[in-house]
Amino acid sequence: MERETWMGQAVQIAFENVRDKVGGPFGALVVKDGQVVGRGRNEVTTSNDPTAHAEIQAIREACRHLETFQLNDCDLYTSCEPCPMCLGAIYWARPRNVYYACTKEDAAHVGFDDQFIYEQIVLPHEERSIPFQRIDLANKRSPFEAWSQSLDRIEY
Ligand SMILES: Nc1nc2[nH]cnc2c(=O)[nH]1
Repeated sequence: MERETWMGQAVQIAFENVRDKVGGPFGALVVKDGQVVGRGRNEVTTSNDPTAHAEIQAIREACRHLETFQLNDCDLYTSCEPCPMCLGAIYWARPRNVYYACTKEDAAHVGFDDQFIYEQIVLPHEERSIPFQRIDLANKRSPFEAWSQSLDRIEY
């Protein structure tokens, strides 16, 4: 199928999500070998889950379906450019391509401005609007040491 057709489906999911009052105006699809392997819609407000963005939901469904944590050879179609949280999830999931329709400026125009998050990332911790403070424990590296020594660890 054409990329525009897949994107049309992502936009339709987003449109129906608003119509059905499930959440924000965002929809996403993961496609592999010409088949939809994951679908996602924004469910933040109905599931009380601030991480339930469309792209995250689609990635979760695709990974469940494919029984993997890496979306090799998969394409992600999203009705809007991903926010910084979804961008992180996308880089961890490693799809082959990301296609988006609306831009983050379009999203900002209707109240979903995530520019401030990009700005927070580069700020020194003490200048962030949510304070980040280090708590130094003697055994803080024990999980990392256990990981390094684990012979059957599954890297990702
Ligand atoms: N791309 C995208 N941006 C968002 N901003 C707030 N929620 C979402 C979402 O689900 N997807």
